[in-house]
Amino acid sequence: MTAAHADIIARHDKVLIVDFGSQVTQLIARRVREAGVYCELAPFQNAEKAFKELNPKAVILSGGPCSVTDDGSPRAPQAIFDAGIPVLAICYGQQTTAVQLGGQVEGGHAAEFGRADIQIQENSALFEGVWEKGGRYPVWMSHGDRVTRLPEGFTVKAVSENAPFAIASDEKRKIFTTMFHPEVVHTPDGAKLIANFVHKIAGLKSDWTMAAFRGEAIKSIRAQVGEGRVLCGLSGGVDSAVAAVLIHEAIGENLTCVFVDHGLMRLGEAEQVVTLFRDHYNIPLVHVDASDLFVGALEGVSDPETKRKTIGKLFIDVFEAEAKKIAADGRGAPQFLAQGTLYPDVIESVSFTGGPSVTIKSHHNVGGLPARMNMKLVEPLRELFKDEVRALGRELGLPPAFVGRHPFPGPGLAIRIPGAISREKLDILRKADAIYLEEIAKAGLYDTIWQAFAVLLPVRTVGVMGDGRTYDHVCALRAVTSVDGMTADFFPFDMNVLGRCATRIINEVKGINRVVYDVTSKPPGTIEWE
Ligand SMILES: Nc1ncnc2c1ncn2[C@@H]1O[C@H](COP(=O)(O)OP(=O)(O)OP(=O)(O)O)[C@@H](O)[C@H]1O
Ligand SMILES: O=c1[nH]c(=O)c2[nH+]cn([C@@H]3O[C@H](COP(=O)(O)O)[C@@H](O)[C@H]3O)c2[nH]1
Ligand SMILES: NC(=O)CC[C@H](N)C(=O)O
Ligand SMILES: [Mg+2]
Repeated sequence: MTAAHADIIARHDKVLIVDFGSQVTQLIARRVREAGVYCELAPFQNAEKAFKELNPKAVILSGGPCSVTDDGSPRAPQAIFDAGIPVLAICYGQQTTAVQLGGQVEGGHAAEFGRADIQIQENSALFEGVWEKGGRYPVWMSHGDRVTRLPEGFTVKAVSENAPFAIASDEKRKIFTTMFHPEVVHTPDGAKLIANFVHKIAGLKSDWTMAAFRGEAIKSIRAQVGEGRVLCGLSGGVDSAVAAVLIHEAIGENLTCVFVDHGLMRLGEAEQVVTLFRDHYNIPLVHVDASDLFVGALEGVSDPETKRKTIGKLFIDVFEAEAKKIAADGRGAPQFLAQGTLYPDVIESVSFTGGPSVTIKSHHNVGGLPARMNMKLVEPLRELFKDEVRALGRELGLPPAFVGRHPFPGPGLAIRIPGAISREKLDILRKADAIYLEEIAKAGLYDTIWQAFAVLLPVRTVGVMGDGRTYDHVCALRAVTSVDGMTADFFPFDMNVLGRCATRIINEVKGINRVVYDVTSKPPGTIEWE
């Protein structure tokens, strides 16, 4: 974290979320942010350090795949319990809290996965105004182990059939533990419990708003950059557009944007982006045609991570070469590179050795960056989720064409052609993708869908067209609903719409003779295929 970022964060009440590796830890962060409170995630191995550095006013311990009964299983830093601040401990968090404070956990009892009902035994500050003594409420459980003896000072507030301690708390010490997961939507009142925890129990202000962030981010950018110059990678996506406008507000003419056409863009996209941006903003924009460089370097590369790293490195090469050209105006070369990196890019790209979460994919702008870079990074959106960036974009007055745009990955179509890419495959995919998006727009679904795209599979199948045999590629269509891209569901199209897309693609795009629809949610899938 830069000093400037630390300065923004220092002004807010903060919550630390200790990640024990649960699939849904991100959702805890979402719920806390939605309650207007700033929070950060730290994997349990780094939790002690993060706790000291962040100085949070409350801590949430996540669930996780380990069993506290196993030797060497993770524990929460003792300093958290010693600090006397409110703690909310969920599932694995509850189990380790019980063990660390003198209680007991056992495995081998009946497990609970999915929906369960809890029965409230006694009232608690955690569900004040939400649940009542004597009531039964649905929650979402996912555990095999269970607490069998509570630490001193704890009382049972709710039970379920297989969890005698569905909620147990020490109201005096403000330590609240749940066997179920309040962060998931399948616990319908869960968000209210988390809001109670941060507001009523921990007394934290709702001061994390994009209106406040705008002013703070501008000060922070000025503090970091000073009189220096910034080159901002502009992709046409909402993240970099918001980053560019924010940085322009902060430093004015010391900003130059660079749009790299890597030849992996969608049909007509390069021209659209450049025109749209130039029409709306008086910010210098350089349009670089680097398609030969990128497509050439990717020839024969089929491993997804190699593709991502190759692209990440070439982006930096191009930015550094452009920085030298910008210096030709006699005002010096930009010392800073700005990118629209978001919190999910960071979370998903970084893994900690031996940690609970593995690297799923290296986002080109984080895990794909080369180790040695000449420019320093300016990433004003690094703490934000996508929906927060859109809110900030509206706050900054960005036109809807930018704010509502579907995300498009930096590596572009290269990660939508599993296996080796070629110019021919890129052309085929561009045409299919354009038809698909056109039909979605015609059906009035663009804004309902979070992201939609076509994928060209390295598989050929047999077909029959005009009485002749065809042997061509399969095209997979993907459309998802999501809030922040961290979790997603496939979009339930009306089959007529899908049918129209398939017919048009097969009729109009030479090289494709079959279309399939991807019905995988995230998790277990990811949104992109590579
Ligand atoms: N073609 C490009 N030219 C210049 N910079 C790019 C390009 N593609 C990506 N980048 C840089 O990489 C960053 C991350 O890309 P990413 O796709 O996550 O964000 P975005 O394109 O700004 O928004 P969105 O996620 O909505 O597509 C961008 O914010 C931008 O700074
Ligand atoms: O700029 C980017 N650089 C990347 O390397 C990258 N990989 C995935 N994405 C986008 O991130 C979101 C989540 O994607 P996944 O579920 O596939 O990880 C989706 O919106 C993806 O399109 C990327 N964006
Ligand atoms: N969801 C969880 O945190 C599960 C905790 C622990 N692994 C169990 O099975 O009980
Ligand atoms: Mg993008």
